[in-house]
Amino acid sequence: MSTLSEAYTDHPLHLHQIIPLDFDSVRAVPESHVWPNSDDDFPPADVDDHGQFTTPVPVIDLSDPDAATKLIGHACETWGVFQVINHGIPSSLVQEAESEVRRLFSLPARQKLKALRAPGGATGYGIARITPFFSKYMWHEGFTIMNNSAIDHANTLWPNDEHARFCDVIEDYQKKMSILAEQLTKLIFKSLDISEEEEEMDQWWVDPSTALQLNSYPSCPDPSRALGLAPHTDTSLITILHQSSTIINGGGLQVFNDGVGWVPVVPVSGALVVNVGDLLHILSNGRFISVLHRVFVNQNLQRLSMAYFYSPPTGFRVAPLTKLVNSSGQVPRYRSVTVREFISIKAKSLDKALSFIEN
Ligand SMILES: O=C(O)CCC(=O)C(=O)O
Ligand SMILES: [Fe+2]
Repeated sequence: MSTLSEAYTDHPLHLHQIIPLDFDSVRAVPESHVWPNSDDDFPPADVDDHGQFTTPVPVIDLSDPDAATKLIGHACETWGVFQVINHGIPSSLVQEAESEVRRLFSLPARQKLKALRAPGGATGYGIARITPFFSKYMWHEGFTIMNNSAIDHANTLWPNDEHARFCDVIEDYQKKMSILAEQLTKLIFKSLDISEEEEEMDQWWVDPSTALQLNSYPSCPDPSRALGLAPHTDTSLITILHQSSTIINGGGLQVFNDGVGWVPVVPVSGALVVNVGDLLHILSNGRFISVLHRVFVNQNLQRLSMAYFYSPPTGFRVAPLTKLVNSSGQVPRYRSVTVREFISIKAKSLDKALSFIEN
């Protein structure tokens, strides 16, 4: 059976496209990591009377599913991103997971390199997968987990008993994320008036393609010249993101909104961020926005995030939903592709991937 990690083995990378900088050892931003005027196009974020950042990205309460469904549909159409509260994931679990992520990235560089992603591999320690598309490196280190891969890598990171806590917490987090992702997906389809039977989605819940991406953006000697993560859209159906509460002037995570420009996604206590990915954009025939996002860094503070990518099984064919296309009198904007095929197109062409499957 085709797995998500196999979908990445077709695109081996060179070691310089995998090994992060040893951020602890640098006192200045090396030329390889200098981005020209990365914050020029970003106006200062709004601040309210209490000196708090205001966030126009919708925050949606999941405790009333009917009200949430409408708000989610609207947010997917106008933003491609929203935050959710009362999502059922215990805050203690999120905090434990964050502290395990902090423990991982605090290891010495030579130790982290023991879990380096293999050139043709998908899981383990390394820089962002989008790196080959840019001429500069990002101020970022990541750790990718698929299925049970945390165990294999954690064994090499922490040879003694110290890996058990990491593995237990991460496994629990993955399980809870998959339940929430399924719930959110169902609400999203309900907002489109699509029922699960129509789209034969039973296999989705049994065998979804998922990945947990742990991200660290170390403090940076000159944040205005560096970039944590370059603008990209996620390949997934949806992504559920926890970001550490680190307040970064102008926003750590920023999303692009057509009318507004770059907007910070300011951390809301207990909230999780939900992004629309490319696959949902295709299914919704372009109605839902696959949101462009990027990350800025801070001079004094490390920022952490955990992104859970959720997609249909790799063999599933994704195409604009028939009912949606028919009822709106539109034509399908995209041809059908399997999830695996789309991952492969994206790995080769990044932001042009959607245009390659346009009708
Ligand atoms: O760190 C973040 O807030 C965003 C991470 C992200 O966009 C990704 O992992 O794809
Ligand atoms: Fe992303």
